[in-house]
Amino acid sequence: MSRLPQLVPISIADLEHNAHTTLAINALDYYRSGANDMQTLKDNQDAYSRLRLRPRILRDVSKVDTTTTLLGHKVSSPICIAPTAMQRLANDAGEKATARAAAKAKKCMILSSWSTTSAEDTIEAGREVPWDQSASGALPLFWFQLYVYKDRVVTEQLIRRVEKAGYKALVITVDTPFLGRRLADVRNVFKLPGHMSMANFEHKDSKESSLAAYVVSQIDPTLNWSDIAWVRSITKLPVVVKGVLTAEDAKLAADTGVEAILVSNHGGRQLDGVLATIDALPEVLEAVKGRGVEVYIDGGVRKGTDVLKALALGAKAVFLGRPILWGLAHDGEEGVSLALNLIQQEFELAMALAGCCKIEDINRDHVQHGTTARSKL
Ligand SMILES: Cc1cc2nc3c(=O)[nH]c(=O)nc-3n(C[C@H](O)[C@H](O)[C@H](O)COP(=O)(O)O)c2cc1C
Ligand SMILES: CCCCC(=O)C(=O)O
Repeated sequence: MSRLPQLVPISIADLEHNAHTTLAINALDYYRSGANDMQTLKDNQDAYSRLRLRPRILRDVSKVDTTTTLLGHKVSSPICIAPTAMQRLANDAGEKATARAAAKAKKCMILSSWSTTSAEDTIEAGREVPWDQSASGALPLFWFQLYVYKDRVVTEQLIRRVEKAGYKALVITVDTPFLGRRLADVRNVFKLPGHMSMANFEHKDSKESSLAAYVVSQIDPTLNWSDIAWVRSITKLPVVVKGVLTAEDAKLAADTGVEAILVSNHGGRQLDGVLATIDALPEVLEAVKGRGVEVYIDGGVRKGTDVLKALALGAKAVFLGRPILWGLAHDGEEGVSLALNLIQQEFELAMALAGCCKIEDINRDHVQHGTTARSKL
């Protein structure tokens, strides 16, 4: 297969381009695919392009501060790392490299249940980087993404392990009772290569079967709101529900007492044809207004202006999935740092150009749907 030349990356798009030139096809297909026609995958990005910014001028933007808090923890920025499975497919250092880059940047990383490095080893790698408090008071923050196994003993043991290891929240993924149908993975009969393992579940590995078959055998499709209440009852960690797309479910999440909601369609990899997350965000925010629930978003965030738009619409933070994998594939830890820095710098510039010096300055008036100026509406 002929491969394209590498670019000196100056954007997430460049990192993605480079990953296409370097990754083995099985891994590349697994990372890049969406479900079925990949309509939602495409729309996640297109929907950001349909929004327009409304900048304010003459506001002394010589200093821009992006620090914010997530469930009471101060981090350097609302740009965070979404959980993605099997990071060692991109680079041998895998999740350890991501953890170090997250710790250096004092950003929040969510580790996937299906990591190819254990929860303990991943956070330990993050701790190799000094966690000294910067002048801003921001610190690295590690959360753990939980797939609820049919075997509740396995699930509970994992919760105990991540509590002990120092993860500060459980992010329960609720949009994956079965695996979405990703056609390239079906064709490739994608499974984890023999020399890697799902490091949190050595005894429940997926090497023998396709991913979809593994999900059928292990992940609990009976999962419902009472299970979220059960998780809350057995842990003191705050709970984030990942995969909410409607006002109805956002209300139920708030009723169940969860601390936060991550508006997500799993990067377009589960139910194809659902709304782009940035289009679903407003109804979720409206539904939980005044209920004390933090609302985050992921899916299609590739540029600093996307971050600004998501925050202007009301998200407290954005999470990056594939951009981190493209960074890892490019150059391990350095590549993840590059991905984070590129989008961080773009965000700081976008804030300044929109007249915002701090996160609280970003508000609903900074963004609009459509291209018609307000006076003509
Ligand atoms: C290769 C890959 C693996 C993923 N693995 C997980 C996972 O293990 N758990 C999970 O909750 N979400 C998983 N996701 C979904 C991401 O957390 C996130 O919702 C999505 O990637 C965000 O969209 P983006 O890739 O456009 O940034 C995965 C996504 C990708 C691309
Ligand atoms: C149960 C699915 C695990 C991996 C995953 O979330 C993905 O491939 O999107």
